[in-house]
Amino acid sequence: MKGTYKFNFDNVLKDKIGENGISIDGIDELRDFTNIAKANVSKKYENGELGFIEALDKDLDEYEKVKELSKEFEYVIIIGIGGSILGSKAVHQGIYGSSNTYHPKVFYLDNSDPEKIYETLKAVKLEKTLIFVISKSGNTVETLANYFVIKKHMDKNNIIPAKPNFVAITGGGLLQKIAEKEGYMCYKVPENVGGRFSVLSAVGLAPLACLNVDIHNLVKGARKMNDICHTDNIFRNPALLNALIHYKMDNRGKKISLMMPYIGRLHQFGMWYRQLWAESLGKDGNGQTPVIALGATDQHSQLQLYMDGPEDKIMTFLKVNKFKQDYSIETDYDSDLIEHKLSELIISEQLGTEQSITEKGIPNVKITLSELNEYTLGMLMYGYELQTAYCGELLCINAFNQPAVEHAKKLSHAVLKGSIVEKSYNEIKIE
Ligand SMILES: O=P(O)(O)OC[C@H]1O[C@H](O)[C@H](O)[C@@H](O)[C@@H]1O
Repeated sequence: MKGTYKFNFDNVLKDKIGENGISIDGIDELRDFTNIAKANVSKKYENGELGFIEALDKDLDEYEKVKELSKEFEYVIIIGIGGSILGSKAVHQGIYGSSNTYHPKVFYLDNSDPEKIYETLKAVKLEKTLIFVISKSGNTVETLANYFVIKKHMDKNNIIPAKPNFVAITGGGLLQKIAEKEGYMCYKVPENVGGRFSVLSAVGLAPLACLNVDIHNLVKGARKMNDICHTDNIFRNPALLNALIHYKMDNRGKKISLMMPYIGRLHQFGMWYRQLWAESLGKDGNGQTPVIALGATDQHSQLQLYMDGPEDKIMTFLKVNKFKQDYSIETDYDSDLIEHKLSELIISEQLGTEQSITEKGIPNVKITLSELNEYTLGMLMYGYELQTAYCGELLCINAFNQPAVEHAKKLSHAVLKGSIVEKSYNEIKIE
């Protein structure tokens, strides 16, 4: 499998966007600063703290077992939330799109919304469904709740699949205990792999292997990016360069990192990036707010704000040169569209938007993939994982924890136990 990745940073430079921009010399002068950040990441890796890098060396044969089992099933349900599911969603959509017409059909339970589980239960036959329950901590309430509801539903209705249909992927907690007691097939989430960095561990690879994603090429793409990013030369290291660009722009008040893919298959990738960037860097008063918009659709709902609203954004365009399918636009009416393909239209729209926001002085970078396949997606995702790790070091924060979320989790438990109750004194009620 082939494909190319290209990172373009013309439009953050002073000669393109004026005073908002940075200069090549300015980047070069920060060589020591970026190399310290890079060295710190390497040190953490050598200390065994960065499992997302170690994951690249793991043997993928262990996923053959679950892939073999999945052949017995027509549907796959993935139960998880946050880092335990966003990576699989991003990769599956990145390869297969959103139609869910492929075999096996996949359903995601990533919320405690009762209507969602109802719809899922209506859409699948549970005796023909392989069910992944994924939680690094093994204690996440939304994930456990969805598992309990499905398990009880199966028991009550005496639904017995031909082969055991639960697979647990966890690092411990209650899920680990359940998996042991029930005798589920189980994959381990290593302690040093953070949830949002876990797509290339069992968390992503086990379900993706069952969804007929070529995980070997996915990891191959990631390895390629890792090799490329070994260099200290920032102009040859896209993850380090993009980390520095975002860091510099953040310092200049660009508090929003806006990502705009011009292909629907990368929309979920944007959602994955949203967690990675937000949870890793949103600490101690730092952090850019990640926003995802889909080109060209959201040009017609958001672009006015991006162009003419607060000057608080750095944009990333994601573009592919080749689409899996294409259509010629044919009509007897007089139209500029005649003799063009749909792909040409969307590619032109990306360039038009890029030019107009550049003229406005809004900093923007662009990643172009020759095509979107496992190999290029592996490069893209791993590049962002490294970039996030580098950016954490530039900001002098720990990119690998999420203390504020843990506190909110504790309070949700307290509400469930009744020790916190909803009180409201100031409200407007309409009947
Ligand atoms: O994998 P789990 O332990 O179930 O955690 C799922 C998610 O839970 C929390 O919300 C954390 O903030 C996320 O980083 C994590 O990905």
